[in-house]
Amino acid sequence: MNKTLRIGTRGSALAMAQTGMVAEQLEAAGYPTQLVEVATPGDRSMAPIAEIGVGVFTSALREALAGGEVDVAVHSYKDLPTEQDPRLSLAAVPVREDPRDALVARDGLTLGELPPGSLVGTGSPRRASQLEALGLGLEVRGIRGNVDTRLRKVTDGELDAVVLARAGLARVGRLAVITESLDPLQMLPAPAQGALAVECRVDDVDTEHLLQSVLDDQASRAAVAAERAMLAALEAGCSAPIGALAEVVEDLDEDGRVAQRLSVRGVMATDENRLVRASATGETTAAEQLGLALAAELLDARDALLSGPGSS
Ligand SMILES: NCc1[nH]cc(CCC(=O)O)c1CC(=O)O
Repeated sequence: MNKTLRIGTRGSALAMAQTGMVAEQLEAAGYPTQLVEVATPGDRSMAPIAEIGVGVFTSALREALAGGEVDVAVHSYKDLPTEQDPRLSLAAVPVREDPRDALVARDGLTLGELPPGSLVGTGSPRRASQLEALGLGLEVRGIRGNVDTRLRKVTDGELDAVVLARAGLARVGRLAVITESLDPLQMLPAPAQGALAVECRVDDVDTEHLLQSVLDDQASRAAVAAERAMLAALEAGCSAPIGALAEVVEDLDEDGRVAQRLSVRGVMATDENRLVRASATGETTAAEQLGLALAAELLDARDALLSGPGSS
């Protein structure tokens, strides 16, 4: 008989839904679970994330795990700070949800159908800078709060549209409200968007092994590793205007044979709010190096832009 795994989770509908899915997978594999709700300052404050800082949603959960109140913590991966907590191990990255951002607009409108001057809500500088770069004349308005609070701004008529993570809507069963899933060519998601991070204590090797064997997905882990390495190299937190998307694709390797390769794209906003982009393809086993190379390319592209024509 396996001992019951205490799984820490935030209490939001999204957190409960995604932690519930992880618990179900563990139960199905024969491991009894118990959900333990942990309140975080991020749930209590309505201030913009850019002000209250990265980690507001995840640090209380990490403390509960490190302190032995729970055995497992489930986080939205994109909310985790890039530094690994030395007391904890990233035991599993489960199969990632569709990482794209989603538009929820009045009257079923898509991005291209919104008239100039339309009010579009997002609290994310990454989404705001990419929306502005489309040149559609959209007016970005800052918002935050849980999924329902944000959706209500559209149904109440206060905003014409909002942009949120498709994965969040999927997990709370609200995919039907989406009027357009945004193409990554227009809107690159946040690094690790749509992925979960499942942590345990670094010295709890039994739990680490069972989480890894039941939950971990190699392709999702490699993709997220590349995106997060890029983010870490750019020294930016979750609110910085940086987008990244890595995907495992069939491609030709160096010897011309069909192989699984990792394709990564990145975007970064400059201080003048212009966008620079970079992309690269490499070995799935060298995800971090690929992310680092992409970060270097983005910095070069930014410097070229700053010293190029049009700058003073
Ligand atoms: N920053 C909040 C947050 N953290 C994770 C998700 C969605 C689910 C995910 O990306 O895994 C969201 C909501 C959103 O960005 O719309």
